[in-house]
Amino acid sequence: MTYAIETKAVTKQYGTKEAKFMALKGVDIAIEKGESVAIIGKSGSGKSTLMHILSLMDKQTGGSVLLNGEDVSNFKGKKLDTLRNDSFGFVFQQFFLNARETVLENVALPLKIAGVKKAERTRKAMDALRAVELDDKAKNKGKDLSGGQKQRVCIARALVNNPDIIFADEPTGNLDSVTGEKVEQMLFDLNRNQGITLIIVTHDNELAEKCDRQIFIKDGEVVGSGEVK
Ligand SMILES: Nc1ncnc2c1ncn2[C@@H]1O[C@H](COP(=O)(O)OP(=O)(O)OP(=O)(O)O)[C@@H](O)[C@H]1O
Repeated sequence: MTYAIETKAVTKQYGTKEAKFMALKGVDIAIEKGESVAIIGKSGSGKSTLMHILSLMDKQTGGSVLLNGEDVSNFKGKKLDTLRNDSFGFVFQQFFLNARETVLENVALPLKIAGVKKAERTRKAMDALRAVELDDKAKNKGKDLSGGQKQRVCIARALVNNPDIIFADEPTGNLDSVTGEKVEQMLFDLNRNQGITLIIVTHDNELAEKCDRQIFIKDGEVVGSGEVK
């Protein structure tokens, strides 16, 4: 079986010598195409570390990461950037919108990186903004939006390049429950209607239970994987 993404014996060591810390101690996970998966565990358990390695933002110390069956662990430079930009969408709290650029420019960024021409960038970014019902805010600056609207713009940016996988790190963390549910719904709609694989790191058990499967991380190890459906 070819998985959308797979890790084999992934380890991650931070620091060296007395400051050495093993944040991941041999993680094997396999996520199918079109699955929605929640990665859950206590603070410090290694969730973000795993997410960064899965999304090729950070390198593992040992083991490998496979994308559609291909070992991409040793991809570097432009090849890696292109793979990441073409295959992934990110809804990460640390990837804020650029406050001074317009909503449209923010959403079009992955297309700009991919070298898409301006007219096509605008068309695709407007389509993505329509999908999150924010096309009327296209000309606003990033800073002139509510928290929930910002997160929806992040979702538009994550889906604009038609990714295979969307990675979301606490996508509803800073939102009130009504707005959070709306954002959640959008992510699950993309997963169900467009078959985009969804990988979410969350502390929110309710959100985790809405995913097809939960992967539990404890002290850098997978300690269980549950299926709710
Ligand atoms: N750059 C780093 N240098 C040293 N240790 C690190 C570094 N980044 C993370 N760690 C350590 O690795 C462990 C796992 O961190 P990680 O951020 O993956 O946890 P997490 O499960 O995402 O936590 P949280 O839910 O609080 O975000 C923690 O003990 C953390 O202190």
